[in-house]
Parts: sequence; structure tokens; C-alpha cells
Amino acid sequence: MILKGEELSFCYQDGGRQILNRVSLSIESGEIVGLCAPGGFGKTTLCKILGGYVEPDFGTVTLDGRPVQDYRGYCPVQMIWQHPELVINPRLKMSQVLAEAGAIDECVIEKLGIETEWMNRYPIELSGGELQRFCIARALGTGTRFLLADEITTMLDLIMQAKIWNFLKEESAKRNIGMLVVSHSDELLDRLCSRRIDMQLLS
Ligand SMILES: Nc1ncnc2c1ncn2[C@@H]1O[C@H](COP(=O)(O)OP(=O)(O)OP(=O)(O)O)[C@@H](O)[C@H]1O
Repeated sequence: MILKGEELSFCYQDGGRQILNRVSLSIESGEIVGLCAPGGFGKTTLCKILGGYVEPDFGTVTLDGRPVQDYRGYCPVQMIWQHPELVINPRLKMSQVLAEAGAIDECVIEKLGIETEWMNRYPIELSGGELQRFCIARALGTGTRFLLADEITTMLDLIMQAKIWNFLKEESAKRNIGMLVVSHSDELLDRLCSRRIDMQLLS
């Protein structure tokens, strides 16, 4: 499969700053691609558009030629956000949060170190790092083909960061999932990615 963004342009308000200007990129199944640029350059915005959360003002996002916005129900392109507390419904118990994603392989839960006891808690009763592990699990439903990982480990300690990236790398290889990894860490991108896209060179 191939996830393609073509000629993407976007600004948040009419007449506001142009965040994306005819940006094109593509990611193939099983590839791990780094995305870098200075803060505020538009990395999160690009991910939101690639994941179908926000419509571009111009341009298209397709998955094997089919517009990503056309997917109803579970979208094969899943985004993991930088701030887990902002994307989890505070009124749901963690077991219900996971149920929203449909089928998730039991070994995903296990490898992320999610403890059974946490399932019965509300989001406010978990640490940021514990919550982020639920968000990663939720993004790895069996229908996921591409993952957009937007600075997902900044709130985790170094040991947990290493565990999560090793796990995601394995999962990407095992399930042929394509991944776009947004990070300010050159070291992480060097270690993980087969190529890197510098957004400053895209438009
Ligand atoms: N909902 C919004 N409304 C208006 N402007 C926004 C909105 N979201 C982001 N912006 C602006 O768009 C620009 C790009 O933001 P974005 O979050 O995509 O950048 P980023 O490269 O991911 O930044 P960082 O590395 O700091 O996370 C920033 O100037 C930001 O202030």
C-alpha cells in the first residue's frame, strides 16, 4: 500500500499564515520515515491532514488511490498524538477507551506493559506515560496500515522510550505497517528510520 499526500496546502484561518504550501510526500507499507522541521513549522498539521482529521485547502491524501476521508468506521491511517490526555475521553474507563478501537491483539497490550489493573481506571488516574501506552495500543487495531507518530515519547523516561520504539519497529516489520515518525531527536530518527523528510525542503 502507499499513503500519498499530493500538493497539500493549508492555513488555519482565511488570510492567515500559509502553514503548508503544495507539500507532497508518500510512504509505503513497512517503511519507517522520519519527519523533521523546527517547532511551529507544521509537522502536526501535516499529520492531521494525512490522517484525515483535517481537510486540506488544496491537494489530496490517498491510500492506494482512495481518498483517506472516504474511510468510514476504522481508518487504516491512525495518528498517535503528542498529548494523550487531550485525545482520550475523560469519562470513559480505560477498557472502554481500548474498546473504541475494535479488535486489538492481546500481545500488543502485553508488550506495551499495560497492566490489567489499569483497565478499570479513568484517564485521570494514570500517569502521562501510562496513558500514552493506551493511545499507542488504541492506534494499533488490526485494521491499521499506517501510523503517524507525532512526538509520542516526549513524556516518557528513557527506558520506556526505548521499549516503545523497539516494539513499534517490530510491529511495523511484522504487520508491514508504514510509519511517519515526527521527532526533534536526530539520534532517534537515525536509529529508527530508513529515510528522513525535512519539511523545510518540501515547499
Ligand atoms: N488550531 C489552530 N488554529 C490556529 N493556528 C494553529 C492551530 N494549530 C496550530 N496552529 C499554528 O500552526 C503552526 C504549525 O503548528 P504545528 O503544530 O503543525 O507545528 P509543529 O511543527 O508540529 O510544531 P512543534 O514542533 O512545536 O510541535 C503554528 O504556528 C501553530 O501556532
